Formats: sequence, structure tokens, C-alpha cells
Amino acid sequence: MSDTPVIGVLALQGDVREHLIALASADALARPVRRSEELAEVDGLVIPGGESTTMSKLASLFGMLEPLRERVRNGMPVYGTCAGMILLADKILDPRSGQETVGGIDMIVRRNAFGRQNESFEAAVEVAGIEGGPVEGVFIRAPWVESVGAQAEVVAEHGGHIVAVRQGNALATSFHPELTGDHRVHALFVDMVRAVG
Ligand SMILES: NC(=O)CC[C@H](N)C(=O)O
Repeated sequence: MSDTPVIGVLALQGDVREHLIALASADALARPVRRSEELAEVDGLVIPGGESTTMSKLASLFGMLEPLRERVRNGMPVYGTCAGMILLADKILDPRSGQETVGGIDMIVRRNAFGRQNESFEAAVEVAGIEGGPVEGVFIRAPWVESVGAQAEVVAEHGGHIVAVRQGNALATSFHPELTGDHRVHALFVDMVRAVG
């Protein structure tokens, strides 16, 4: 890989555009990924926020679930925000019937844990590994992490709840950093992708 990694944004549903912009400003070549052929060409992948049940259905419909699982298993760096965090969880506490995940992080998530859409909020969140003060987290019907396994490292908490976790090359946040002008979380992820290449 050159110094400029190619990072995909899973573009089945959700806020794809904002992630493409955040990644580009963090010095990555960013492109949408919808098909397994496109997945094969990226060095890392962002799974955006949206609706995790819809995203999991579309992933399975587009034949993407297994290719995603395989690349994550093989160590491709992956970063999931909000619904993307849910997709990276090995277990969902309150799944809709038939809701599947890609998995990769040994954690149990609770969907919509922070409340409904009209209870969305912003909060300053201190993230381990990010210098220069807390990041502004936007929480929209956000999940929290009930518990993590031995392999997973908690990198941020808010209000006594786990809101960011890292396990090897997989990173997940309950909140949406792509909706702010602060792209330090994306820069951290770009560094994780560079470290693998
Ligand atoms: N902003 C979001 O990604 C919301 C996630 C949504 N509550 C879900 O379960 O998928």
C-alpha cells in the first residue's frame, strides 16, 4: 500500500457521504463499497450509521454478509459508527428477528440504548488514543455496549456506559464523528489502516 490507503464506506444504507468527506480530509482515498468486488479492492472499510436491521438485510440480499465476515476475520481494518457498531458486535442484546451481524468485536450491544430520535444529543467524549482533548460525539438513537470480552478494549465511555471499543483492527463508536468538522477519529482509523499496510 502507498502512504494513501484506499478506504471504502459500506454504501448499502446510511450516512455514506459524510464518511467519504471525513476520510478524504484525513488523507485517505475514500470510495463507496456496495459489491464484494469493490470490497476486495479496499485496504479498510467504514460501516456507517443508519438502521442496523435494514443494513443487515441489505448486506445479506447483496451477498455481502459472508465477504464482509471473511475480510474482517482476516484482519482488514474496519470502523463502525452507531448502526455500524451494531454490525460489528458479536452479539446484540435485543436483535429484531432475523437480524444478523458481521461480528469481529467481542462485545454485546444494546440497540437504541440512549433513547429515541428526539432524545439525540451531542457530548464531549474523551477517546483513548486521540490527543488534543475530547471529540464532539453526536448520538442519534445510539447503542451502547453492555459488556466486552477479554480481547476487546474499551476506548471511551459516556455517562457510565461504554461508547467506543477497539479489538485488534476493528474500531466501533456509538456516536457519529463524521457529522462534526473534527476528523480525529477518522484520522485514527486511517492510521490503523496504514499500520496494516
Ligand atoms: N444513528 C444510527 O445509526 C441509529 C442506529 C439504529 N438505532 C439501529 O439500531 O440501527
